Amino acid sequence: MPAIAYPAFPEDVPTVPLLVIDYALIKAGDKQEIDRLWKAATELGFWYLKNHGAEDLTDPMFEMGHETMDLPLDEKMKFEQGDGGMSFGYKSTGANAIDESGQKDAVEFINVAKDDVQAWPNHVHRTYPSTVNARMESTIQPFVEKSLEVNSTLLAIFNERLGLPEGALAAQHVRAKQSGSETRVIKSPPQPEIFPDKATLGAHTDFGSLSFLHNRLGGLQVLPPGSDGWKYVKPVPGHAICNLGDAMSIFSGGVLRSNLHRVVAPPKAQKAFTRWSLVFFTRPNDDAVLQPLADQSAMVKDAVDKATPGKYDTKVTSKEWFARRIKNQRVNNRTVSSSGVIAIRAGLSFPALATIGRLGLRPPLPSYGQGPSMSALAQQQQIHNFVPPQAQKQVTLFVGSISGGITDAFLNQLLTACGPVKSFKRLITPANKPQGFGFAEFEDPDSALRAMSLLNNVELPALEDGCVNKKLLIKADEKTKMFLDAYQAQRMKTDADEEATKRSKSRVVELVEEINRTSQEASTNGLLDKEKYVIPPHLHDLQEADLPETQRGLVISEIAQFRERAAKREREKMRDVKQALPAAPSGPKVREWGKPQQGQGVPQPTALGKDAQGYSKPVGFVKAETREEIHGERQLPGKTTKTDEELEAERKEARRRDEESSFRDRERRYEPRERARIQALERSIARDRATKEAEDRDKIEMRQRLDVWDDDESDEPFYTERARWRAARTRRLAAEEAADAESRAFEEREAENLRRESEAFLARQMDEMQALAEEQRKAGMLLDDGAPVKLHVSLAAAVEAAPAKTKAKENAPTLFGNEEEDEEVSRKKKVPLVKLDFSATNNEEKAKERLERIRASVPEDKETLFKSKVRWDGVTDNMIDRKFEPLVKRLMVKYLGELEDDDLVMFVLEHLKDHKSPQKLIEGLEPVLEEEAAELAINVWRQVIFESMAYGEGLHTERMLIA
Ligand SMILES: O=C(O)CCC(=O)C(=O)O
Ligand SMILES: [Fe+2]
Repeated sequence: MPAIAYPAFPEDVPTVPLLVIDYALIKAGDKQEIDRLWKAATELGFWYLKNHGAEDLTDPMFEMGHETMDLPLDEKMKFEQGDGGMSFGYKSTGANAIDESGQKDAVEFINVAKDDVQAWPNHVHRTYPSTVNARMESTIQPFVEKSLEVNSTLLAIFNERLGLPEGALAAQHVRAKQSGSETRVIKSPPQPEIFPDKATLGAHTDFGSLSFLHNRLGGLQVLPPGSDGWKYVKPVPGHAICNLGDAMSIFSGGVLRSNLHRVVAPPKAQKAFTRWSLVFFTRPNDDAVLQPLADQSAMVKDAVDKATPGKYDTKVTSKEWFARRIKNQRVNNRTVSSSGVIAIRAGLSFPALATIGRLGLRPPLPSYGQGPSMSALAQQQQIHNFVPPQAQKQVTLFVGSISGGITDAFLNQLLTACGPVKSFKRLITPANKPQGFGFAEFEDPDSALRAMSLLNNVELPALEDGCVNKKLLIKADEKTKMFLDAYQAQRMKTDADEEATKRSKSRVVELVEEINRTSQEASTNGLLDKEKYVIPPHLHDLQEADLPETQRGLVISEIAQFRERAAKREREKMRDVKQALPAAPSGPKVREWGKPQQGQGVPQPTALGKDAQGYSKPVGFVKAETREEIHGERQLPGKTTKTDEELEAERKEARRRDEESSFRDRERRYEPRERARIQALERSIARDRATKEAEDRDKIEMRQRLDVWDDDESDEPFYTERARWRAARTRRLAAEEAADAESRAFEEREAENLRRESEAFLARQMDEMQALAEEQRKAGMLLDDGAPVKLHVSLAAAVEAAPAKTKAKENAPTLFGNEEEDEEVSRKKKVPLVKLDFSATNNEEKAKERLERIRASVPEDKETLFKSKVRWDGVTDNMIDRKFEPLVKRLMVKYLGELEDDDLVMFVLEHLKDHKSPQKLIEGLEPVLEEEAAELAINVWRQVIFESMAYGEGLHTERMLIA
């Protein structure tokens, strides 16, 4: 196999400097070199080893690895190590967990037992794939021999430096005795870019005594004591990487260090390549008891005396301990299956460790990867500024992906099964239903950790019509996760913990079974219809995507044409009106918002449309007396202007009516929109049903065809009876064509229906809009080009302040269906009505400039921002879906990382669609985002205000974002 030319290991990534130990010097007894080895072994537990003599033996081992991994998966799976605690054999990708939440690893490897290599062609533990067998003598035996030699040489050095009697460590590692010693070739394929830091092999300490590792590409990382993060170990050609495992740390009472490490994707340019690594693990004899050799060494005794009593005393044999750790890293041994049945991790209690447990220290017990180790604890304890995470801290977890209809009461039970829960909070949707997610605050980290490992991915049945079963998602945010990791690394698991976990598991199983039964009974009794289509709450607008794909183009073009026709009609109408009117004598050409118009002495608070008889008053509700009153007032030309209080009261009243009317308007538009959406959905359901029926028909037809097919002679009528084959083929083609024609006709019928329906719907809506527009226009609320006018703006410049009110009232009757237009109305219409300044809009550059100016003027400080006026008519549901959704999504990812579902995003969008305050948004998000809730709300609100301001100026923001 030709050697691959890998890109060089990058210079600009954080690496840990390892001491380079010359094996030749060690063997020759070089005192200085032995000192350096000792330093490396006691400080970091990792070092490079050169001149080890295995240089030429590694390539053939990698080749064996390639050959093995190239076998078909089902062949490799015949040799899978399984979930029973055996390490030897093939480990498939994803079979091990890399962390407590059960994330799967991304490596596959082949482990060959030292015992099987030595016994070849006989077997001690198991058989291996043909590719392993083929190279047993030529490749594997020489490598294993050399590795054993190197490691036993190093062990002898440690034996001496620990002051142990000669052969003490060797006695724990007897070649002829059975042990967990093995060689391993690991394959890590290139990883997706989106998970640059995801471990392919989880953080762990090696379980055994000594590991002899050969790397070509980077990816191995070490967490050095006292450091602030993971550091790469740079692969150096010809240099092995050696490290100590937990067994040596235990034998030496913690004098020797077994350091935490993991594997991630190779750095930078190397990441495009498949990473291969090769290890030989020397592990103690199966029957060796894992405890400090204190009675044989003063140094070890001294270390043990100084340490917490019993800290390293596992009192289990190497075989037992090893099996437990292997078992514990298997994904299958730690997950709750979707049926709610938890695979029991047999033999995972640790009675002998009770003593250490009581002391509140962490045992060398499994958790993830190959399991954390005592030395990892020791290492942490030696870090000066290491602050042990508090056991009493409350921990809040995100509980998402909750199936519809699952109650808070049930969730509380489920969560409490994992430990004391201080609170479980779920937000309520605008439809007054609980959201699909919530937040559970646990009294202590252990309960939270149990919930993460026991409840994540548990499938709960949907208890509501039209809902699907979902798998729970239990997640900690970044900060909490860091805390929990640190807590766990420090935490000592005791028998009591194991018991608690067991109890929790069985309670969870019980609850899940119970709820499944309830759901089952409900559907059997017809109380639950999961097939029923329920309109999802987020469908607030008829979206393109809501329309059936086959008819989407048609409907959209219909809508466009309809709009075009309507606009044309509208333009023609307005032209007629204008032509009928004499030119405005002195009306301002361009109006400026918010400023009194030319010729106006004072603002006219009772301008048309804001008057008691303004546009907002429904036609039918106008009482005769009111008219009388108006006419009466008209006959009193000398009436003086109102007092300030009266004006203010009127202003207030007008504002209230504005709001009421805008609400009614919204309500009015909402209904047909909802109707249309429901119709679209119903059509889509009907179409799906029809398709399904057509498919079923086809199936039946096909079966019938096959039934009549005379194939007694041969499966291949093509060869035996060409005439019959042709006839059959013709029949089939004809049937297919007929089916096609039928489905085309069906589609056409559907399209025609849809076209008619959309036409009718749009006509209805247009009528409504026209009626409204008419009202508004009469009230002076609408421009001749159909653009809305700001309500607070006073009208007709020529109309004088004082009589204006009276005149407005005079006009009032005409607003309500009185056909004859009096002079005042004519005058009002003569004024070129209210004209938006479109000259800038036409000029793209200017519009952009204005938008930029608006953008720069959107307040940044919370207080001013939240007080700014929102123009919800400019922030439509459609815009919220189109523009705010990606924005909110991005923000969520920024604060919480990738989320499995969009519940939180939906929550924000619905909040906007409900026109709720930013303060409420912060309150809603605080349980998840804590102080970042305000930051997110400000970001979102700045966009809302930006849109509002732009809308107020008649500008389209298009895709422009505030930030
Ligand atoms: O692949 C590597 O570099 C390290 C592998 C490792 O740590 C292990 O298999 O225990
Ligand atoms: Fe390792």
